[in-house]
Amino acid sequence: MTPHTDGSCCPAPRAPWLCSPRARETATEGPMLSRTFRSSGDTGLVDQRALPPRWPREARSQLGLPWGVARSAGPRVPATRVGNPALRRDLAVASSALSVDTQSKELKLSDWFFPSKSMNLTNTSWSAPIVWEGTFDEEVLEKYYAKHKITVGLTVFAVGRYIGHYLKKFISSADMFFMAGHKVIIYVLIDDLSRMPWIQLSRLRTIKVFEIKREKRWQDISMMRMKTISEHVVNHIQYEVDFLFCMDVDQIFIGKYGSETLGESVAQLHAYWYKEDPKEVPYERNESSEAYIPIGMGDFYYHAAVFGGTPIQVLDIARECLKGIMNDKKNSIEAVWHDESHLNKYFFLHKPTKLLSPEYCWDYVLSTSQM
Ligand SMILES: CC(=O)N[C@H]1[C@@H](OP(=O)(O)OP(=O)(O)OC[C@H]2O[C@@H](n3ccc(=O)[nH]c3=O)[C@H](O)[C@@H]2O)O[C@H](CO)[C@H](O)[C@@H]1O
Ligand SMILES: [Mn+2]
Repeated sequence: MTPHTDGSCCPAPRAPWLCSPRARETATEGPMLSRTFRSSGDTGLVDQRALPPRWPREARSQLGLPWGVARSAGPRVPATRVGNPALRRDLAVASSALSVDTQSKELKLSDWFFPSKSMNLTNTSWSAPIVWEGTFDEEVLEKYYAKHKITVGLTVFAVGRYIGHYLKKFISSADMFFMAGHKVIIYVLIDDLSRMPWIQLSRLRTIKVFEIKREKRWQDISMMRMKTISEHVVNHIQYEVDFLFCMDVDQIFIGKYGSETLGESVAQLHAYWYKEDPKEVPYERNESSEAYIPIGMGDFYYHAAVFGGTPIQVLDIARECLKGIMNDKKNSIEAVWHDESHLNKYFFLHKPTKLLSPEYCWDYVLSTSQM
């Protein structure tokens, strides 16, 4: 990992790529972790808060379970799919103009992904790679993308007090660590343009700022991101980037977050739940909700703080989640973890083509020794 030159990055973690400023003040060099983390790890995002109150305290003890995840087999799905045929048609022209297919056509997974180096679960039952530190060859990826230039988008929302609390740190850390060496467009969706902080960006980085309407409840601010993302992908993002990530603002990058994370449809394993049996994770269990996942079903619990894919795929994710959210609203239902519940339902029905290990979005309150 390349630490911040001002020494402001988290001191200990070899792995996580995103972290919380509050947590980093208390983080200490932990014991040597599993084999996976002995390499020169530098990944991720970490939460900008301590253990959030909404998560049950028991979540911590659940992390004491044996290392790694093992899941029952889910239905096999094609590696690439866009759920909605009309959508596929609409966007085919736009996507052909971009190099969205370069990775699947020209760079084989076996060229850069070496799951045998990891002791963690590195493949899902539907054969999607789970990327951990130590499973990928950065050099191969770098060489490939040096010849196949890409632009990666990153959407981030900052509404109300989140502007002052988190936005500047998020963007500054993304400037340093997110897709270093690649063209990046950061799309900032903000409810008050006058509060947009001034941030000096490095080369290859652009910020586009858009004003959005402020929802009253934080749950709606969070959920209605799906609507705004859909609109912006349709209106312009699809023409501007090859891959798109959508992230929460209340986290910071603390290590390299590179092209190994790119894929058709990318989901983030939740740091609190990745070792847990799907029976125990907080999926929506109300049968009347669109986000309902029956007990005994489901693959993993995914974190809504990070998801991504090609713009077409992100559009499908956002539209489907929004549809679920709006149908629930019609029936006066709100899923237990809001957009996250709907995202989990989406990825249950449409399996992601790539999963990121919890290293990519760690919470230091859990400490690195619990990984
Ligand atoms: C507001 C709130 O109670 N958030 C809780 C929610 O965080 P979450 O991380 O689930 O949600 P969040 O508060 O980060 O909201 C999601 C995203 O929506 C945007 N956003 C949200 C609200 C807002 O006032 N302004 C804004 O800009 C922002 O990009 C944020 O990152 O669950 C966490 C546990 O996982 C903690 O319990 C958080 O306290
Ligand atoms: Mn958050």
